[in-house]
Parts: sequence; C-alpha cells; structure tokens
Amino acid sequence: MEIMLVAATPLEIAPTLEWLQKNELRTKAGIRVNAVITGIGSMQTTYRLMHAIQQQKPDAMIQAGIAGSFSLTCPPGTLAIVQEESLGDLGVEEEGSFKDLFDMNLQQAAVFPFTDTALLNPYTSYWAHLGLPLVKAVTINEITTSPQRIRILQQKYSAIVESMEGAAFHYVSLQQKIPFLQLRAVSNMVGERDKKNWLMKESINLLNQQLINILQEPEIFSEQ
Ligand SMILES: O=C(O)c1cccc(C(=O)CC[C@H]2O[C@@H](n3cnc4c(=O)[nH]cnc43)[C@H](O)[C@@H]2O)c1
Repeated sequence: MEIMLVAATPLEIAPTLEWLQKNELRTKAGIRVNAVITGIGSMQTTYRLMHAIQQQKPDAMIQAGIAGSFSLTCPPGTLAIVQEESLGDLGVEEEGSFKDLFDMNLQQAAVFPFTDTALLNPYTSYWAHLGLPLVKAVTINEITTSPQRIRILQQKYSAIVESMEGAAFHYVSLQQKIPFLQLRAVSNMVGERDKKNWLMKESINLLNQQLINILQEPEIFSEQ
C-alpha cells in the first residue's frame, strides 16, 4: 500500500518529513508514504497532485496543513478534519452579495463530484476514533479579510475553516476515486492579519503529532 502525503508548503509538514526520513519513508506497518509539496493555491495543487498521482498511483491520500478559522468552536491551536469543501470565491460579487457558479447556473449542484454544491469526503467516519471535529470548509484564492466577506462565507457555506487548497484536493481525490483525508490545524482566525497573533508554530506541531499518530495506525485506510 502507498499513501500520498500532500501539503502546500514543506514547513507545514516538516516534522513528519523528518520522521519519514528516519523511517525510510515507511510506517511501522510497512506502508510507503510519499510526500508531495504542491505549492500554495488550487491551481498548483491540482497540477502537482495529478502529476504525482499519475506517477505514483497512491491507494490513499492525506492533505495536511494549517488554516484560518471563522469560529471560536475551532480556535487557533486546534485540529479539524474537513468533511466538506466549497469554492468560496469562484463567482461574482454583485449588489453586496456573492454568487457562486451554482447561483449563476454555470455549474450543476448535484453533478459529480459535487453533492448539493459541495465536495464531500465520504470517508471521514473512518476517523471518528480520533475525536476531532468534522467541519465545513471553504477554499479561496484571495485570503479573506473583510468582515462582510467573512459573514457571507459563514452564512452561505456554514464555513468553519478556510484554506487555499482544500477544495482542489477534494475535487481531484473524488474524480480519481482515491480515499482521502484532509487534516487542518488552525493557525489563525480568518481576517487576523497580525502574524504575532497567529499560532503558527503551535499549530504545525499539533498537526504533525496527529499526522504521525495517524501514519502509525496499523490498519490505516484499510476498511475503505
Ligand atoms: O503571509 C500571509 O499573509 C499568509 C496568509 C495565509 C497563509 C500563509 C502561510 O504561510 C501558510 C500557507 C497555507 O496556510 C493556509 N492558511 C492559513 N491561514 C489561512 C487563512 O486565514 N486563510 C486562508 N488560508 C490560510 C493556506 O492553505 C496556505 O496554503 C501566509
């Protein structure tokens, strides 16, 4: 079995990369783990992921990274598993509201890989034993800063976290029919621009502790 570990930047999974090097890229159960650093954003993620999938043909994929949070139910320094993804800035802002491709009738809401406009992960129940919150997420190209846009993303998509790659990862995984998991550590509240108020180091440490814990599971992804 081969697992592809996906991150936007090497910094986000540096402790896991070190752990993998020490273990010759294999878990205790002998599963090979190949890391792919995609770069930031949906375009690079899609390209790098498709290229790596064609070369490596993974049995399962894990995307790990930091994220912004819209909700104090998932404050900085906590982890979440993304249950579903929405495209938070693909559309048009008109008359004070944001219309996405579905509102504009440019994409059908229930045509695969979309389910009722979202990109759902059907494999998350497998990870219930970790006790992590399963959250809705949005993926954006432009980091959200305005209070008005924050409100729109919360109301329209019930978004709890925001990243710049999650939807691309869900889209490719669903299209390629590869079981997947998106694990996020919250580093900041969305809209917080002062990096002094981000828990970057803490969230990366937490993310990697959990990641290594997951990779050590003897039956990882085995029931899927
Ligand atoms: O310098 C900045 O303004 C900046 C803003 C967001 C993220 C970064 C990074 O260096 C991390 C890359 C990675 O982090 C995810 N991320 C983290 N917080 C947020 C957020 O509030 N909104 C959207 N994405 C976020 C994202 O997936 C990036 O790839 C630097």
